[in-house]
Amino acid sequence: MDGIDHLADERNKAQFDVDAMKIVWAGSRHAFEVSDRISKLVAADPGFRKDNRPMLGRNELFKNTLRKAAYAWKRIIELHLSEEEAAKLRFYVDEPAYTDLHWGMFVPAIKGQGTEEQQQKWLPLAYKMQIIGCYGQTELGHGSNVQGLETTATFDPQTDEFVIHSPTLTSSKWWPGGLGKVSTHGVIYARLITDGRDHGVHGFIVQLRSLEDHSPLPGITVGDIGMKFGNGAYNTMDNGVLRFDHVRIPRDQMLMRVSQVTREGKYMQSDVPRQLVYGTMVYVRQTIVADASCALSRAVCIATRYSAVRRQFGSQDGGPESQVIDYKTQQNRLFPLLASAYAFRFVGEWLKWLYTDVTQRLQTNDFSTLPEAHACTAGLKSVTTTATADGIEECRKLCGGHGYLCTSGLPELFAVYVPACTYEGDNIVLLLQVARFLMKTVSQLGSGKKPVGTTSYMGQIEHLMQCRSNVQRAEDWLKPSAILEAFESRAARMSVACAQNLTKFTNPEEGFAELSADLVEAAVAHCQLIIVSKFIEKLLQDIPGKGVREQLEALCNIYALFLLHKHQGDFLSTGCITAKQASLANDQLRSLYSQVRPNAIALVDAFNYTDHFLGSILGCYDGNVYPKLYEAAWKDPLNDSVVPEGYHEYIRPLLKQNLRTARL
Ligand SMILES: CCCCCCCCCCCCCCCCCC(=O)SCCNC(=O)CCNC(=O)[C@H](O)C(C)(C)COP(=O)(O)OP(=O)(O)OC[C@H]1O[C@@H](n2cnc3c(N)ncnc32)[C@H](O)[C@@H]1OP(=O)(O)O
Ligand SMILES: Cc1cc2nc3c(=O)[nH]c(=O)nc-3n(C[C@H](O)[C@H](O)[C@H](O)COP(=O)(O)OP(=O)(O)OC[C@H]3O[C@@H](n4cnc5c(N)ncnc54)[C@H](O)[C@@H]3O)c2cc1C
Repeated sequence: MDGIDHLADERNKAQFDVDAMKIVWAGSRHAFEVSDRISKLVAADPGFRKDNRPMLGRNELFKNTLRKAAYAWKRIIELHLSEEEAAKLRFYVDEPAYTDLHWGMFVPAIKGQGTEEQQQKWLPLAYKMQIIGCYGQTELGHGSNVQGLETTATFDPQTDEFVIHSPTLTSSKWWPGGLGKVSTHGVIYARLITDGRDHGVHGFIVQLRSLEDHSPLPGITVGDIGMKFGNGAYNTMDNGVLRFDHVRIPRDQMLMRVSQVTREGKYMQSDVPRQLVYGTMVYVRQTIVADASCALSRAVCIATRYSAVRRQFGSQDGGPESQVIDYKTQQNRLFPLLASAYAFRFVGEWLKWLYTDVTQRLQTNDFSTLPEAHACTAGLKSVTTTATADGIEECRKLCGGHGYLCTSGLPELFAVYVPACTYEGDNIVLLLQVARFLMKTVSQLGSGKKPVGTTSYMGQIEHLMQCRSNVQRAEDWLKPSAILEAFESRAARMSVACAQNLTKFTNPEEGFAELSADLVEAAVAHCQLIIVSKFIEKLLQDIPGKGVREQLEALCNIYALFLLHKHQGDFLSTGCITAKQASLANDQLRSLYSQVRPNAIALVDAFNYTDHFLGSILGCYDGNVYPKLYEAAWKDPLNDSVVPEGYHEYIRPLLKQNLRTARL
């Protein structure tokens, strides 16, 4: 537009090396270079335009997504992109599509649950996209309760086949992304039945559509489940409905790493735990934590830049009004979200490490860390997606009225993001899994079994149950040891209180149900401790770049002290801190906001998002918001004509009639 950087003064205030921070955010110099190169490539390519998304009808929108996915694949091949680069390209194209499920769930399900032979047969086809797959687990009647699924896979020893069938309406597959209109195949979860015996839910590779003309194969009824929340947004995805009428598949299409059915129809279990059938969900939950930091940082980048541009009140002697970012209330809403984006980034990095470690152990039949990996992925998925969904909405409000415009980018981001609280496991259901894990850990404390990994803090349970914080001045809250002790004792005491209350019930399951709200709170406390401690651990690493460590320390303290302030009821009622110490934490938080304020724009610049990816006039890099908003308004299809369509039918007759009434 005018070519001026309206945020230049803000950028000049930065007290740290932004380029070094970009590398910390990306995870490594290599990751930064790939991300930077691919994001610019996508931004410069008109084939990936997305600003018209909210205006398109469903059919047009969907066709456009098909076009983009095919074009993205073409570019991936032409440019010989590596797997890492291709994944980045799909990320920056920034449009939910069937490919997310193909690469994100179908392929990992075959990798995780298929035998070597099955992988050799199916993966090359999937890698070349000669088949397109989805993940068909959820049904109309059951999503959270996987054991309640009703689709059946009955072995027929006569023909050496499984017969896949949907016995009831509620057994219809419902929700799988990519299923509605695109997938040729699916990993379908169904109850395995051999010789009249039900062996529970297992995965099967089922072909759904002809590879010749894309029509559904005999016995298959398939379609899209309809429009979802928001314009554009997740409606680019064909979430589907699917029914089977006695569809036959060969026996070797049951995913047989965990259990097998022999030619004679004998059911056999490997010595790997049954829970590996749930392995794909563990993998995806881990990626969702990393995605949370992307979505939240994106919203925070928009809200921070706009808060520096926007001015309201406070003009002195005819001078400029105050930037809204200088209001303490704005900082108190915005900076904890900025800190959360960084916190989720680092815990996501750690979770990826944990997942890789578990996968390597599984290959050598070491299953010891699987329960912890399940608890961590489930809990962190839940806590980070809830905070991110709420955070995006808060960012919209931080942008005032303009945040409600689609051109702010925030409504669509919110609409796309909120289902993350539900898919891949409802957040409450997942926290209850964490709570079960914690109750098990507490119950084993007396047995001499040493808690490990993220529950190792419970090893000092006597200390944590009676310690009192020794914070005396606001600055004492900057000590990692003070923060850790407060978070550890809060989490331990909440878990122990739940465990003690559970003993009052003769039936433990009844007790668990009755106390489930408290158990969820204990699980949240445990997960927040993990996030805080992983941020603190990150700061123990070598962090090059002028001033970078100091900024990260400030953000880490903001994240922890904001949580402490928000959940001070927990900290006070469990006696971990006093009212005076809670108030000191709040004093410290205010001074941390002042420390972050001059660096705020640089801290969001470190995300290195292009204007194309942000998709937001309010968040544009140069801060030239008003001319861009004004220009964009005139491009709205409603402004194609000065007098709107419908004037002659609906406005003119009304005005005429009112004129007659007025004359009377
Ligand atoms: C503006 C534009 C922006 C554009 C952005 C573009 C990008 C967007 C991209 C987004 C892509 C996202 C795609 C979304 C895909 C969603 C896919 C789905 O939802 S797929 C569908 C997802 N569906 C769901 O998530 C369903 C959720 N439900 C479940 O996972 C299960 O039913 C359950 C866990 C709740 C219960 O399980 P159940 O067996 O009934 O009962 P028990 O509780 O008794 O557990 C028994 C034992 O097993 C243990 N264990 C359990 N799980 C695991 C595990 N994973 N591992 C290991 N162990 C596990 C458990 O600890 C226990 O151990 P122990 O105590 O005996 O030692
Ligand atoms: C956009 C989107 C994409 C999806 N993609 C796929 C896909 O590709 N493949 C696929 O198979 N599935 C997919 N799903 C389905 C998704 O995984 C399920 O919707 C999800 O697991 C939640 O299950 P549910 O719908 O049965 O919720 P429900 O379990 O019916 O939840 C309803 C309410 O009940 C509560 N509740 C349920 N059980 C308990 C309990 N034990 N204790 C306390 N409260 C409880 C929940 O907290 C919630 O408040 C998708 C869903 C969405 C929204």
